[in-house]
Amino acid sequence: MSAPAPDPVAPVARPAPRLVARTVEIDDPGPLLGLLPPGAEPFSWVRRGEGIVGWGEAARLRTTGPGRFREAERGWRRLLAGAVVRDDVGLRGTGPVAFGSFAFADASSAASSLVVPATVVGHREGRWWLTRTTTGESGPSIGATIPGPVSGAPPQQPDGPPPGTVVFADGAVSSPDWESLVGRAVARVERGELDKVVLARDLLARSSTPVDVRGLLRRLAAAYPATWTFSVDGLVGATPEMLVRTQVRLVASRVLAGTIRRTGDDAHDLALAASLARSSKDLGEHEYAVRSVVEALTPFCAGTNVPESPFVLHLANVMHLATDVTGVLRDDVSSLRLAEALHPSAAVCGTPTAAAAALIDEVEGMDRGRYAGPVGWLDSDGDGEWGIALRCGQVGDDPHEVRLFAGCGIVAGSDPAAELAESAAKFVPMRDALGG
Ligand SMILES: C=C(O[C@H]1C=CC=C(C(=O)O)[C@@H]1O)C(=O)O
Repeated sequence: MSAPAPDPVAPVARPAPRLVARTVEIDDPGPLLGLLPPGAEPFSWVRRGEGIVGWGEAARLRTTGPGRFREAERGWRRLLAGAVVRDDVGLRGTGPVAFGSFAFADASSAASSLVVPATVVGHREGRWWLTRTTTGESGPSIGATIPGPVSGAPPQQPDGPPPGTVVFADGAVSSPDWESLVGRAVARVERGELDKVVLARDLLARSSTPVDVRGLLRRLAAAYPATWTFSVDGLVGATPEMLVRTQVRLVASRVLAGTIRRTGDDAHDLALAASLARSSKDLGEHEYAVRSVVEALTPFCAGTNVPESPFVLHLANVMHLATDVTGVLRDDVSSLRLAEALHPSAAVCGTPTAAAAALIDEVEGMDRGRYAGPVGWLDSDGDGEWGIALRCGQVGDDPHEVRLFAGCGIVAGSDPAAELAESAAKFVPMRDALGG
């Protein structure tokens, strides 16, 4: 007699997936970004050759709305609770890691995600490692075994295709309209409704060939070595701004706000850097951003260190006022929890936060998606690095299309034409990397 057909409405006991991860030390495999294989979605968090890259997908958590950070963190802890890990290296970022990218706004239609790649290769302080992670159903059999042996370093991959011909078009708001909405925002600031607001615009790039994200990453890393070159779920860029990094109980944040364009003439650029460091408008704009970060970090810290004045960070396209804030954490708190507390800082939203967020909603005319949200990674101890997704683009479902973003801090006295020019300078890294 054949077995009865299963009842289609009966609940199926579905055990949580179980992560099984193994990390081994490997020899120097060459540049991390050269390891990304074609045909697999690349994950990247690399600066000056150090960091982590990944590909393949062992597990994915997708969240939306105001609870997107908490829900992702809970999901990550659930995955780790049943994980079987053998980590022969024991550094920050070894063992299972998740790359993540979070929407800027609570109401965004863009999903936020934490993704555990099947393969991760990392490099830090003269050591290289390889982590392979798989997911199985939980149960005694899989829990008893560690995948292995893990083979040696993955090979360097040949260069991808050269960039195609790229044409750019206005995004949600044309340049003249954006200039006039900046003018309206300046008036609102000068009326005393708020102190600062960061307004952004988008550009649509269309390439004659499918965009090769690996090529974008390599070109961004070569041209902008002081930035973190990231790629998570099609959001690709080179951010100079570190929202939060944790290492055991130490926390650090690089705050940027206040910008001047470079001219390409070194002597002139040095004079411009000096004028940026003295500009009361830029120093004020910067101070709001620093204060927002310090206020958000303070409840978590036994102590913080905030330099009295900013330094000037030189990038190939622009120079920024920059402050490195550091602190000692009071409790065991994850880097993702801190990223949630720090987001959105006044470098991407404004001061006061609620008034600035409301003005952005009212006038910007677009959903920022994951632009200006936290992007980075965390490990099984909760340590990680979360940058702010700036100088970036979102590759579309159609791989010929990329949506680029740039924003500018608006304070009393901001000049709309100068802000438009500044936003154009902030598009340069992605425009150049796309070959445009
Ligand atoms: C919002 C962006 O930059 C922020 C970070 C550094 C300097 C900024 C500024 O000077 O306006 C912005 O606050 C962007 O690049 O899209």
